[in-house]
Amino acid sequence: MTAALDVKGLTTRFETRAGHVTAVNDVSFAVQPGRIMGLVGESGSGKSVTGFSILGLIDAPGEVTAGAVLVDGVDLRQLSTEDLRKMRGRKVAMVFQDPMMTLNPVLRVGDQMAMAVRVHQAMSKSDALEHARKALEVVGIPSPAERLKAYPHQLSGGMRQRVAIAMALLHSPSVIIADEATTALDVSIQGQILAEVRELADKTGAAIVWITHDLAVVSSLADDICVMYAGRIVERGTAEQVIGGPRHPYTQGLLDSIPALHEPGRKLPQIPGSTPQLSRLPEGCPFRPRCPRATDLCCTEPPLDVRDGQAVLCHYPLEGV
Ligand SMILES: Nc1ncnc2c1ncn2[C@@H]1O[C@H](COP(=O)(O)OP(=O)(O)OP(=O)(O)O)[C@@H](O)[C@H]1O
Repeated sequence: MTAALDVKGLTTRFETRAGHVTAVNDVSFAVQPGRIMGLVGESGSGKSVTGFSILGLIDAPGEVTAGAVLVDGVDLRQLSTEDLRKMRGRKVAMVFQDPMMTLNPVLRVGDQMAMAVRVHQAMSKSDALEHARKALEVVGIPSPAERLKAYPHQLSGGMRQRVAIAMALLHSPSVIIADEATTALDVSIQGQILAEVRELADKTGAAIVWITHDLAVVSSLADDICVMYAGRIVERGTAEQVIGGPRHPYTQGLLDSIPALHEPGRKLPQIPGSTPQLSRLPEGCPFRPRCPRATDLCCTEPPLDVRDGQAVLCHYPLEGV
């Protein structure tokens, strides 16, 4: 099966006062239709820049310097600005942490959704509204016809985010990239939306990249997981592999610090130290200064070790499953 999204060797650099930093460093992964790929890592690891780079939305002082982004086999990096603009929103859509990045506060939900439909599809206003109503239904919005008449501020935060996800669905995109889309919501609303997202991936066949700092979220939602550290994918595999048998010491550290996966009452271990500044990365493996397994060998570039499709960038990978 052709992957809906196939990212190969994506590399993005920023020109900063401290010199060039590589925020996304040779990132590769593929997402099949109907599957959810969780892209996880601490703040500053490069998750958002990866999302923006996929969509071709990196501006100076940043630049995508290498790689390919194939959507249904078409490399977005080879497209003209105009063709890329057409692909965005139609074939690849993005959902942000703040739904107001997508929604216009002064327009009724139905009007702005109908407008968004008609940008890419020749359709009467009433047909576009019906299309919008169905999209609201897919994301579990009760009384969707009523909601079409509401302004964004009349909806709760959870409803607004559902509307933003419905907007992303309007053109039946092959790929949806969601960046911390439920992080600002309370846990029960987050859980409901994650369940809807699972269902919509199954129903619509969209490939979803779910970006989050929260490994607990992706452990319940994702089919596949990529763990990012200092701009690199340090571990990649199915959710079962990565959660059930992590092979990178960093992934193990993240898992150890999730309360739900831990014995109640026991103090949670934290990964010592903090995420490195990209302008001051250590030689070799960037996780080395925080890693319990590191030796002098880790001052050299870590090799890629692949076992049963579970890939890890490490000199001393853990046993796994
Ligand atoms: N406009 C910019 N100029 C310079 N450097 C940038 C810029 N945007 C991002 N970076 C660099 O890229 C790194 C990764 O940023 P990114 O926003 O992708 O992290 P993230 O993993 O999404 O974290 P968060 O969860 O906090 O958003 C930053 O730490 C920073 O060094």
